[in-house]
Amino acid sequence: MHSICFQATGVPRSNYIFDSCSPALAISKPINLRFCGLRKEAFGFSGLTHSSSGRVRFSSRGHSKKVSASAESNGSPPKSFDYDLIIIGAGVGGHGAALHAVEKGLKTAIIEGDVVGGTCVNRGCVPSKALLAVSGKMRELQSEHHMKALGLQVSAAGYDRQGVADHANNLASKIRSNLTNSMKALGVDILTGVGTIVGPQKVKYGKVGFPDNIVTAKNIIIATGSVPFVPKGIEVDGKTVITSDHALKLESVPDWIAIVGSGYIGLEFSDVYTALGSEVTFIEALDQLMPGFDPEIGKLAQRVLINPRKIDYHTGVFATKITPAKDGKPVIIELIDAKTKEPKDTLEVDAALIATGRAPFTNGLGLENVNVVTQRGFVPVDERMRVIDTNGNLVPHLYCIGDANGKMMLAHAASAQGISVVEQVTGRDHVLNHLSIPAACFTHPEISMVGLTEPQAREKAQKEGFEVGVAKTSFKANTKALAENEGEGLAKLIYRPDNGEILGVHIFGLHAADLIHEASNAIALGTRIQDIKFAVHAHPTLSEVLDELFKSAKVKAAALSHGPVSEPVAV
Ligand SMILES: Cc1cc2nc3c(=O)[nH]c(=O)nc-3n(C[C@H](O)[C@H](O)[C@H](O)COP(=O)(O)OP(=O)(O)OC[C@H]3O[C@@H](n4cnc5c(N)ncnc54)[C@H](O)[C@@H]3O)c2cc1C
Ligand SMILES: NC(=O)c1ccc[n+]([C@@H]2O[C@H](COP(=O)([O-])OP(=O)(O)OC[C@H]3O[C@@H](n4cnc5c(N)ncnc54)[C@H](O)[C@@H]3O)[C@@H](O)[C@H]2O)c1
Repeated sequence: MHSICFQATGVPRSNYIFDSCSPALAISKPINLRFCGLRKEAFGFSGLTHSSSGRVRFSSRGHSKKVSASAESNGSPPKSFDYDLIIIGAGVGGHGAALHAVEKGLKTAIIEGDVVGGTCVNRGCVPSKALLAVSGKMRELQSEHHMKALGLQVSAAGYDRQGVADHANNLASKIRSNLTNSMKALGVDILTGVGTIVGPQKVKYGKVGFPDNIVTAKNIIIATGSVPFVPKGIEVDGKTVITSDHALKLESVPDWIAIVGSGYIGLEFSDVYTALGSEVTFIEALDQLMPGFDPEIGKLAQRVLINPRKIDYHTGVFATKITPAKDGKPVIIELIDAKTKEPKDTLEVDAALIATGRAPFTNGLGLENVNVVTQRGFVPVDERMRVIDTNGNLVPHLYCIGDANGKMMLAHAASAQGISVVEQVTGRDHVLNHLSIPAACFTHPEISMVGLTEPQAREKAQKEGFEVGVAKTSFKANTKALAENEGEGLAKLIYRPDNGEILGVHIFGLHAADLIHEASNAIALGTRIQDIKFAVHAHPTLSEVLDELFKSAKVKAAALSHGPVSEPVAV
């Protein structure tokens, strides 16, 4: 069990920004660091056992890096450095930063206490997408109506649980070795052991029972990620009450599984489990399922992904106590009303998956040695990922990226933040626009989004005094979607009619996760609707859903300062 202090709020992490520490203010103040000195106790792997999987894996390969001559005193910055950049944590964030650092000519080391690849590769995106690939195919093969519409005849579809589990595990191993090899090939030093910051520009790493290695670097990036968050009162046994860490191993397919939390993990696993034959009961604290999505898209998703499937749900309730199955008794779940806190119901199910968010993995990092206090476990950073100390000042040469800073808990966001930091330490100011970072939920069909939801856009518009426009297109009008017999889908554009700015795009439908990039790139590059609407799309493709979407927006004439970038050429 972990002891991280963290309250699940249901607020999408993308909105969790430490705006109380104005970076401009922080820079203008003199840097005033108080260092608390060296943490005496060995940190070892106590932090890594947070995961309810009880994971304690580390390589026995002792790493004999030289101890820097400059590393003797911990309170003052070293005068010479072993590395230009040290990254603590070799997840996707750390990996993205390391590769870009090498490209920029930085001597780079990455410290990893468990296995390379972190959550995404080993316990997240990669194995989950392997399971979802199987659930997608199962769904298709099982849908007699769908097959008949295409003129296909298939005999009953079945699956081999271990074969499916092996597919997920093999994919994770393959991607893990790709990641490791890519870093080795580029000359990134992979240092094995848990990293702890012992002072400015100084990190120790090693494993319990062995002498520590101390290394120094001009700049340090914390990229230590997150672990499943399990609310108090829920007992995880790894067999009948599980987190995503366990579920991804697919050791069983329960007949009836309760999924606590209807966010990304809950929704994706409901797709997997129902395709493999389970019945699912959602338990969601907020008043509606999928509370993080644009409400209109959420409603459609509920109509397609929830209602026709073997899924029921309880909303507005907290699971306060969950007891694993034992001695022939089922898993028992006690529910209370989220508002009144009165007991509401007791459920008896075969298994429960806890999908109530993730907690930052920052315990034992030695942040106190650089006068930094976490906020609900997250490392406070400004918009350039520079770490902020307890006095609101920037800690020189220290950055934090990825899940550990809580800005946006997505793999590509972690990596993009890492690249942004490398740009800064190599002399180019760079601020990542988080509103241009897309997200996708890989259900069947998929959901994707970038920027603001409609309620968020309307709130912003009211504050700033502008009008909001909404345009929508259906997949039912798209030739490619109809050819695939996949006409159920919607794309929604939220924009400013006065200047053509794209505020948000939300897609539900076939390959939504791939389609969103036209919109996210447009936001990242500041492309306006009046320009992108003239971009030509191949026919017949799903991308025409977005083409139609941009064309149907009503941008005011005053914003149309110039015509199409290129006129269509008649051939
Ligand atoms: C089931 C699931 C599915 C997901 N699917 C997607 C998806 O489809 N798309 C997507 O974008 N995101 C997805 N995510 C989220 C994604 O996995 C995370 O956002 C991403 O992994 C964060 O990357 P990171 O580098 O910040 O941290 P992590 O990937 O968690 O890596 C952190 C690394 O740091 C190491 N570490 C920690 N502390 C120390 C220390 N003190 N010293 C040395 N090493 C240390 C850890 O062992 C770990 O290897 C999913 C998550 C889950 C759980
Ligand atoms: N496809 C993807 O990109 C993908 C897939 C999986 C996970 N992830 C990332 O992993 C992170 C974690 O995913 P997640 O689904 O666990 O979190 P989430 O924040 O997406 O959803 C958690 C849900 O649990 C509910 N909840 C919280 N406590 C509860 C309680 N006690 N009882 C009932 N409901 C409760 C919340 O209201 C919320 O709806 C996300 O931030 C996401 O970014 C991404």
